[in-house]
Order: sequence, then C-alpha cells, then structure tokens
Amino acid sequence: MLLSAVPRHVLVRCRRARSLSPCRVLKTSSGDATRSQTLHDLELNRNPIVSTSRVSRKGILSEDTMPTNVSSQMQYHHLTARWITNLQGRRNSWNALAAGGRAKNYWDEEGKGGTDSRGITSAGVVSAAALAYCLKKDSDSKGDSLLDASRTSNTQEISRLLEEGVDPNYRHRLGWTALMVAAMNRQHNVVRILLAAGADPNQGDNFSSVYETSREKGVHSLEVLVTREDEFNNRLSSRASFRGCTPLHYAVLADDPRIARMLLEAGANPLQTNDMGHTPLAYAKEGEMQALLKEWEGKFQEAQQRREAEERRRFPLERRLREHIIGQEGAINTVASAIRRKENGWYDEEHPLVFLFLGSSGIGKTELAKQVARYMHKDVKKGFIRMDMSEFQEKHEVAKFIGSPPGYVGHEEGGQLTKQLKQCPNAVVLFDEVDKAHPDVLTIMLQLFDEGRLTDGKGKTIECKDAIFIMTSNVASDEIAHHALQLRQEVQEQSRRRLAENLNDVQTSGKITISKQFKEDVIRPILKGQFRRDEFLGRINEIVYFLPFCHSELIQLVSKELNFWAKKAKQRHNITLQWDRPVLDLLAGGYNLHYGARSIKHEVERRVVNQLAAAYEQELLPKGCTLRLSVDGGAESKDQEGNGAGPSLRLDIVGADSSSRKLDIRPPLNPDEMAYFH
Ligand SMILES: Nc1ncnc2c1ncn2[C@@H]1O[C@H](COP(=O)(O)OP(=O)(O)OP(=O)(O)O)[C@@H](O)[C@H]1O
Repeated sequence: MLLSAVPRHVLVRCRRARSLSPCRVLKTSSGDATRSQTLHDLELNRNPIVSTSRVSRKGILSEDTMPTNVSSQMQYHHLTARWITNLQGRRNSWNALAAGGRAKNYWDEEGKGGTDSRGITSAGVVSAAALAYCLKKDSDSKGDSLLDASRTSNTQEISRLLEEGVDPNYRHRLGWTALMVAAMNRQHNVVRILLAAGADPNQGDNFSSVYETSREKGVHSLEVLVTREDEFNNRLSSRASFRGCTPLHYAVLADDPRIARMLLEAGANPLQTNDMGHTPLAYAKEGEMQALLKEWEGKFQEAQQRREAEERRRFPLERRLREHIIGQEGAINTVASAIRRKENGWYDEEHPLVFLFLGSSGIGKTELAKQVARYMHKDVKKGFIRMDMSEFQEKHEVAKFIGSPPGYVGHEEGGQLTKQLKQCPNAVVLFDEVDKAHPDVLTIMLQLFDEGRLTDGKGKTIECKDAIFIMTSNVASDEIAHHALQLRQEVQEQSRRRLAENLNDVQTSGKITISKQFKEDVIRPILKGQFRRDEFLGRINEIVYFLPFCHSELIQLVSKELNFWAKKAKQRHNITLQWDRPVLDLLAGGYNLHYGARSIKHEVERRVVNQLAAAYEQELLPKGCTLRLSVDGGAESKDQEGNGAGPSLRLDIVGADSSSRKLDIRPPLNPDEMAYFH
C-alpha cells in the first residue's frame, strides 16, 4: 500500500540509486546489464588473488590489480570509474530526498507540508522516505553512525557517540571496525580518538572477499560490493580476502606510516597475521613503511621473548601441568624437561620433538598432550591437532592422512593432517593409538619426524620442525601396570619395615621409577614387535611411561570429581554438598586399572550423582539446603538376603542447628546394584 502511493519517478530514482535484488539486476537497462556482467565476473573470480604464495600489494588494492593482458570483460576493475560515478549519483539522490523531506516538513500531518512544484503529495514523499528508510537498513544505529563518522572524519560526532557509550570496537554488519575504516581512509585524528577511547588495534576484520561474504551472510554479492566500497573504502580489490586484517594491515595498505606508528605505539602487534598468513610487512611499500615495520617487529619479538622467559621462570611448566594432572610425576618431568630444552635452544633444531606416551586407558596421556598444547599456544584450537590413528588402518587411508594425488578422488579436499598442519606448522600433534595405523602411514610419519617436513597430495611441502609430535599407545600397558604395582608393593614393604608406625608415608608411595632394565628387556621388544622398525623407534626422543594411580592419587581424583559436582549443585540448585574422608576412600574403591580416571568419574556418578538426581526428582531437597555424604555400615552390614553388602553411601540433610536427617530415597534407584565396570 505504501509503495503504491510513491510517485513513479521517485521509485525509479530510488531503484536506480540502489538496485540490489538479483532480478532487478537482470531486468533493467544497459547500465544495470553491466552490473549483471560484473556480478558474473565476480563469481567467476571467486578465488582471492592473494592465494598465490608470493604476497604483494598488487592484487589486494584494486588500482594495483588492473591487468594489461586480461579481457576487460572479465575484470571488474575496468568498471571502477563507472561505479564511482554511479555511487556519487546515488549519494546525491539520497541527499536530495532527505533535504526535500526536511525542507517541506513531510513528517508533519498531511496538508501542513503542502506539495512541491512537481506535484508530489506529502503522503507520497513520506512513503518514499519509508522506502528509503527500509533500503538504508539499520545504518542509523549509533554503532553504524560511528563507522560512518570515522570514514568521513567527523571527529565531533565520534566524540559525542563515544561519550554516549558507543563501543569503540563496534563492528559493521559485514565485519570491520571503525579503527579499520579510519586507518584505511587515512583519518589521523579519528585513529587518535578511537585509540584513546580503547579501540583494539589487534582486532581482525571479519570481512573476507565480496563473494565469500555474500555467501556467508546470504546477501547478494552486488550489495556486498556496493556496501564495501561505499561504507569502507573503494580502493580495495573485490576478490582478495581481508579476513583477519588488522587496522595495521589497513594502514599499511593505505601506505600511511603516521597511522601505522600511532597503532604500533598503542600496542598493535606487527607480527599478527591475517587469515592468509601475512603480517602487515608483507603488504608494505619499500621505504619508510617497511623500515618502520621491521624496526617494530624486532622490538616486539624481543619484548615477547622477555615476557615469555619471565613467565616461564615465575610459573614453570611442571607446576602448570601439575595443576591439571594428578600423579604421573615421571611423565610430567620428562615432558617438561624436553620442552624446556627446546624453548631455551638446547635441542636439535633440524628435527621436531617426538614423544611416545605409553600406559593404560584413562590415565592422563591425552590430558598431558592437551596441557602442553595449551602452554605452547594461545589459540589451542589451531595449536592442538588430534589424529585418531585407528582411522588410518587401511593402506588406502594414507590419502586421507596427507591428501590424494592429482586425478584421484578427494584431491581437492587435502589431507586431514596436512590441512591442519598448514594452518599451524608448530602445533602439538597427537597421534592417538598409533599402534593401529597402517605401516604405510607409519612410513609417512617417519619422514615427518626425520625431516621435519611433509609433502601433501598437491606436492606442497609443509615445514614443521618446530612442531611437537606426541604418539599414544596402550601397547605394553598391562606389563607397565604390573611392573608399577610390583614396584609400589616393594616400596610399601620397605616403608612398612622402616616406618611401620607411620601409615601416611606408606600411602604416598606413588613415586616410583621404571627401571632401565625393564624398559630394555620388556618394553623395547614389545615395541619392536609392534612397529617392526628400529629407525621408527630411533626417532622418538622420549618414551614416556604413565603409571596406574596409587591410593593417595585416587583420593585426589575423587576429591576433584566431587568438587566438580559440588560446584554444579551450588550453581544450579543452590545446594551445598559436604563429605568426609571415609567417603573418598569408599569411592576410590571403584578404581579399575583398565579404565583409569574414567572409572572414578563413573563411580562418583553412579553412587553420588544418581542419588542426588533421584532425591531432587522426589522433591526431597529444599532449595538452599546442605547435604552431607557419609559412609553407612561396614563389612558387617548385611543386605536383604543376609549377605555382607559392604559399606554404602548415605545422604543426610543438615539443618541450620547442625542436626541431620537421613534422606529416604525411594526405589527404583538402587545405586549399589548398578555397576559400570565390575
Ligand atoms: N592423571 C590424571 N589427572 C587428572 N585427570 C585425569 C588423569 N588421567 C585421566 N584424567 C581424566 O580422565 C579422562 C580421560 O583421560 P585421558 O583422555 O587423558 O586418558 P588417556 O590416558 O589418553 O586414555 P586413552 O588411552 O583411553 O585415550 C579425562 O577427563 C582426564 O581429565
């Protein structure tokens, strides 16, 4: 209804100004036909230019990309002049429309505004304004105003908006921030104001290429193109990817050393890469800009190394690892020492570090690898690569590992390992259950460990000498567990003999060392039988042994688990959970050598969490109550048939006066009959 009231020539003007829908592009006159060609070109050229390994400003700036030997039909940039005229025309249309509306007060009641000389009724113009409003989308939000003002250097408006509390890091709906806009448009004062207001100089752009962004956002590519040129900058290539570009990348692209310096002084990281893996220096023109960036890269690296060394001294790796891993002292020390050697330059830089973690299930092998990755990498998602080697048991699965050669199925997809290693060549790579891998996969791994590089199916080589490779295996786990238990028994015997009266010392006898003789006589032959190749075993820097938990470690594991659930009970239901030492001993009894810490988790769920859930369901737990766990009965307690039932867990509600009342939880729940691992 509203549209029908708009005079035809105003509508036409609006449509010309912003013909966004694909059908409009296809239908309209010659000018729009050119745009349709542009769109076609854009989609043909969907690969960003910077995908070549040689990086240069050419290709990322539109004026630098104009080729001399490519058909003008295929190149969007030949249309730049036409676009600029078109965009200017569109801006003028908006301004005229807005000015007309203001002058005639069209937003007043009908009649008050009158009609203009061409006979446009006020209702018609109001409708046109409504249309304009719709097309202009949400650009009148305050954040968008900040972006707009940053581009046009309206410093007064920026200060006003910031004072009103607009986030200086607000993002445009297509991904960029005001600081990026200001840097790219060389607005020095704006950059200064935004930095002072707390704008982050290290945020990366979420805008990729025109084509990608249009696909991601579900917006027509022509609209993305117009918006990028209109609301960001029109000097940039439509095909290049800008994802991850920081304000510093943009200052470098705009070749503005003054802004680059301002950003660097405000903490911009000159070593930060965009998603194409390029630092700002890769786009710098020779001369002042390159010199500036090189100088700051050096300074930044030194400061970073100083910070990291200080951090390592203050908080050594062993301590960090012990915060997350219970027991496994030998494993923690071996791994931490090797990493310390590597970090301080006391290692063979030609080869990556390779570990083999041996031990039974659920004992902390994966957890230790994860913690090492967390220590080495801020972005643990990229820095930790996990490969389940049971997926590579067949010969043909080598292709899945490193990618298929040209002409084979899946060639384009690339390999699971190579794809991830390419993104982070110094990652911590976990090869889980390595003993399951096909010998051909092991051959590739040997090449990787030996040369510190890997060639993928496309023939591309990835250098990964700085990566850390951790293989895990349950091979020989029974022998290791048996040996460890034997050693522990011996230590206990000795302790008993010497300190018969002090049982606490006997309990902490977890610190045992696997003998060299056992490694040589028992483990090595098993590994040799499994991997069949001396050179493979020879490339492993450290074989790390994970031992079954001793009693005091089990008590720590149970405490950790109960604390986890107590926290949840408090957060979700405002219930306080308490327990005493006999509860820990009882739950530690659920330990199963073959399932490791997982058996403790299940025991706590089975005996404690199930009861809590049932009591909650039966509405026996008032909000804000305190629950006490204790051990009921003992070896002498009998079940219904008169058999010894052993001790069980009991749940009491504790009153404000410290009195307690046993909770009468009705069947069907009978936790002691539900066994997971027995
Ligand atoms: N030593 C430990 N300290 C604390 N938690 C542990 C320890 N060992 C295992 N866990 C916990 O038990 C679960 C399983 O551990 P993890 O994945 O490290 O086992 P794993 O030794 O790699 O076993 P698998 O060979 O079956 O993969 C994890 O939730 C982990 O946090």
